[in-house]
Amino acid sequence: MSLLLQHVAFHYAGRPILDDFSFAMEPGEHSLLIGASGSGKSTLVNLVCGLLTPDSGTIAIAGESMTGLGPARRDDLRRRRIGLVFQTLRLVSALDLTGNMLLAQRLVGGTGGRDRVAMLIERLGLGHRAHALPRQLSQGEAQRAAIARALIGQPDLIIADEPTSALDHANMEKVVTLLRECAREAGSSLLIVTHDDRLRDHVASVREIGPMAEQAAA
Ligand SMILES: Nc1ncnc2c1ncn2[C@@H]1O[C@H](COP(=O)(O)OP(=O)(O)OP(=O)(O)O)[C@@H](O)[C@H]1O
Repeated sequence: MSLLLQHVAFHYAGRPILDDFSFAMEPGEHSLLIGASGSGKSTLVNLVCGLLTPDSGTIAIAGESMTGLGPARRDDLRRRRIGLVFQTLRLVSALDLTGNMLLAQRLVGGTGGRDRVAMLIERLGLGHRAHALPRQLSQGEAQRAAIARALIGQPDLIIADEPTSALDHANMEKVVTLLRECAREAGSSLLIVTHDDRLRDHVASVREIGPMAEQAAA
């Protein structure tokens, strides 16, 4: 399994967000995790990435347990196994796109050096922007740069957090197609976490995440 959550529970200050939540992804599988605002999607991403720890249950990435590790080893596991595509680009503003990619490569202990960085920049259609600073990128270019950066360490699992909710239909289709193509080429699993219902037509495996807190209050 590239991702395995078993019986995960989590609460904030006594307010349950997840209860007995189990979820599995095979290597190379593409899944959509869909839920309304406040349903716990970001919380779940943070649990999978080891930035939060569950109250109970287990989480494993590519067969390695995230639960039970200390913070430094959780960071290490995340860097080696997971590529994250965030809503906002989060690049170092003083470095150009190539510099940011090289930095990301060092941080994850990635191989392939400058050639791999150049290949990914080219693959995402950004060859002409290789020396642009982050603020000089258009929104679409920045989004493709985020995908390129997530691929740098050859992750087992790519997690894309709300990659399309701000986009019109044509760009939504472009981004989801690009994410799926890049994940397939890299042999990575792809988890898209979103409230964007339009994506249901593009990914076969769909899992809903429900508002636990509202259920508990009802
Ligand atoms: N640090 C925190 N302390 C207390 N409650 C929190 C904390 N972070 C999030 N919450 C609450 O937990 C619930 C789930 O939040 P989360 O951010 O995981 O939802 P989400 O599905 O990602 O929402 P959105 O789509 O709006 O980003 C929300 O009701 C939120 O207000």
